[in-house]
Amino acid sequence: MTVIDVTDLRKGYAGRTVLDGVSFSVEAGEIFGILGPNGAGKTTTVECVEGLRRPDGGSVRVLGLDPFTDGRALREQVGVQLQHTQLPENIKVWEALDLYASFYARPRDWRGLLEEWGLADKRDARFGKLSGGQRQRLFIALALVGDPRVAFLDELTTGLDPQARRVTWELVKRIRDNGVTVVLVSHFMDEVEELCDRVAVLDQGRVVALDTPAGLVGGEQRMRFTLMAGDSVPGLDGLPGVTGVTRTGDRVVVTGRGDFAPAVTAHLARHRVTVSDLRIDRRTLDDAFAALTGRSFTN
Ligand SMILES: Nc1ncnc2c1ncn2[C@@H]1O[C@H](COP(=O)(O)OP(=O)(O)OP(=O)(O)O)[C@@H](O)[C@H]1O
Repeated sequence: MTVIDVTDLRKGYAGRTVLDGVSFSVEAGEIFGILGPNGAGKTTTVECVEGLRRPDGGSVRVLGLDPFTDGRALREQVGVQLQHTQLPENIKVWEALDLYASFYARPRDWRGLLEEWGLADKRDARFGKLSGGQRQRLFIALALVGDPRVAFLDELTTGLDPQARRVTWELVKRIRDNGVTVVLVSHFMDEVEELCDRVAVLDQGRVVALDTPAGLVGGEQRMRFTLMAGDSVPGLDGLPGVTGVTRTGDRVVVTGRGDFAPAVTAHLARHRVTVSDLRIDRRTLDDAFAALTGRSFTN
């Protein structure tokens, strides 16, 4: 079942195009990633989908409703953790949950959420005294207090240390396992690879790819090695599975699919070529992004 359907979404600010015809759909029960570098238009996209911003063009349906005109009905069924959610420093954890629960006609019992999200012993703690990880867990609990069918999580792990990020990832999987469809906005490749069933890659206001993380990476591997000075190996590019060979000085990079690596090593042995620094690594989402846009994701 399609939960979110976005077609040709357009949005500009002060005459500058920020979303230039974005289309994608999200199926029930998946963790759907929206990935892109800073400024790609991710937040604008989800805020249009959440009904927080009015699109200039295109259509958005969430659970069959128009987020702008049916906002009230929709808000009962979606949970939102905004990128810049803030709470008063002095509000207690239970008070925040109680307040958010009051926004919904049929909220969950927030006491259960406290247990579920490891915040039971922080029930009376003030927001200002929580660690970064505890704040994020509270924000997730707040997004779930309305018992939503869809949860939007925007830049959930920005600013968290590696361990807190891993804990948060497990929690996101748990949300999905509880039957909630999750839309995850991120600019972290590893996060998207770990969590998402499918990913829309956004760049400069356009969807440049939409696939599973494995599909985006393409199942390609990369083999690198260094030749002895002056050596050469003809015929690498004709081996089964090899998709590309580049040589810079004595350094060779061979990309390929399937069982190309043993074929390459056998070929080297046949030609009595000795290599050093042999490494095989998988193409990453970063490489896929660079291949799609001609730019590195991380710079
Ligand atoms: N209210 C606004 N007024 C003017 N420009 C805006 C506004 N909101 C966003 N922008 C601009 O629109 C572009 C897309 O912003 P958006 O926040 O959607 O990107 P993003 O992919 O979520 O980036 P980030 O990862 O940095 O949050 C950016 O260039 C941003 O400066």
